[in-house]
Amino acid sequence: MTAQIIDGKKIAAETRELLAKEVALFHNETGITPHLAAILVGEDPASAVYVRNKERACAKAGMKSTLHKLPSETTEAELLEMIEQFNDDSSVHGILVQLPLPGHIEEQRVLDAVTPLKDVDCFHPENVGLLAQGRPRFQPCTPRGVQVLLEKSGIDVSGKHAVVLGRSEIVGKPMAMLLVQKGPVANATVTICHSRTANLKEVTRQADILVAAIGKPNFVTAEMVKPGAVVMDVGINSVDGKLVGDVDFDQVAPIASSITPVPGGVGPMTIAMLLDNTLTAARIAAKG
Ligand SMILES: Nc1nc2c(c(=O)[nH]1)N[C@@H](CN(C=O)c1ccc(C(=O)N[C@@H](CCC(=O)O)C(=O)O)cc1)CN2
Repeated sequence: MTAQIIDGKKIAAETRELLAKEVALFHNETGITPHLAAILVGEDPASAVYVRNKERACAKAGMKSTLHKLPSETTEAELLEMIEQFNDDSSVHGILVQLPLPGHIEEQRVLDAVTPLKDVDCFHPENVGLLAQGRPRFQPCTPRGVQVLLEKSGIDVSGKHAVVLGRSEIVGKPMAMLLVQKGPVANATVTICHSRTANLKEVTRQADILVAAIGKPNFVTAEMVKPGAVVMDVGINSVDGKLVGDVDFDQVAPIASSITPVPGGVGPMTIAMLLDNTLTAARIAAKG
C-alpha cells in the first residue's frame, strides 16, 4: 500500500481563499475589517517566522493584523497590561499570544487574561469548557486543521477508533474533544495516550486514525501503526536544521492509507484556522 499524501499546503490555501471571500462579504455587510492583534515576546526564531506568516495570511485574506513585539525581558505584569489594553480596545477582534513565552512568564496566567470573546487560539478555560460541552465558540486551530484535512480528504471518522498520541492543552486534549463530539468529521471512539502509557505500541496499533502530537521527532515507527491507518502528523521538530514530524514518514508512508507530510501537512492549516477564528471573533463583536 502506498499512502495518499494529504496536501495541507494546498488545502490551507483553498481554505484561505474561501475565507477571503467571506471576509469581503462581512466587510460589505458591516463595514468591519477583522483585526488580529498578535503579541510576540522574545527572539525565538521559529516564533518570529510563525507570526510573520500569520501577518501575511491576514493581509491576503483582507484582514488587519498588528504585531506587537516585546523584548524577552518583558515582565509578566507588562504583558498582562498589554493584553488588558487589547481586551478593552473595540477595534481589536482577536488576540493572539505567540507561544512559547520566556520561562519567567507564567503561560497559563497570560492565556487566562485574554478575554474569551477575543481568544482566537481557543486557550481560555471558558472556551475550552464550551468545546468540551460540544458547543464551541472558537475551534482550537491545530486540531480543527486536522479535522478539516480529514474532511477534505474524504476520510470517514464516524465510528472509527482515533488514537491521539499526546495530551497537550494546545493539541492532544482538544483534538480528542473534536473527534469524539457529535457532528461531522467526528463521532469517533477516541483514546488519548502519551509517553507514560503502558504498552504504547499496542495502543497506537489499534488506531484507524492516528494523530501524532507528542513533540518527539520520528517517534512513530512502522511497528506502531496498523496497516491501512490514517496518520496525521502534528509534530514540528527541527533536526539538524531540517523540519521533521513526530512520525517517521519513510517507514510509515508505505503502510498507511493516508498520511500528512511535514512540512506541508497540518502546519499550514493552523494559520488558516486562526483566520477563521478571527472572522468569528469579528462577527461576535459585530453582534454586540
Ligand atoms: N499562540 C500560539 N502559539 C503557538 C501555536 C498556536 O497555534 N498558537 N502553534 C505553534 C506554532 N504555530 C503557530 O503559532 C505554527 C507552527 C507551524 C506552522 C506551519 O505552517 N508549519 C509549516 C512549516 C513552516 C516552517 O518552515 O517553519 C509546515 O508544517 O508545513 C504554522 C503555525 C506553537 N505556538
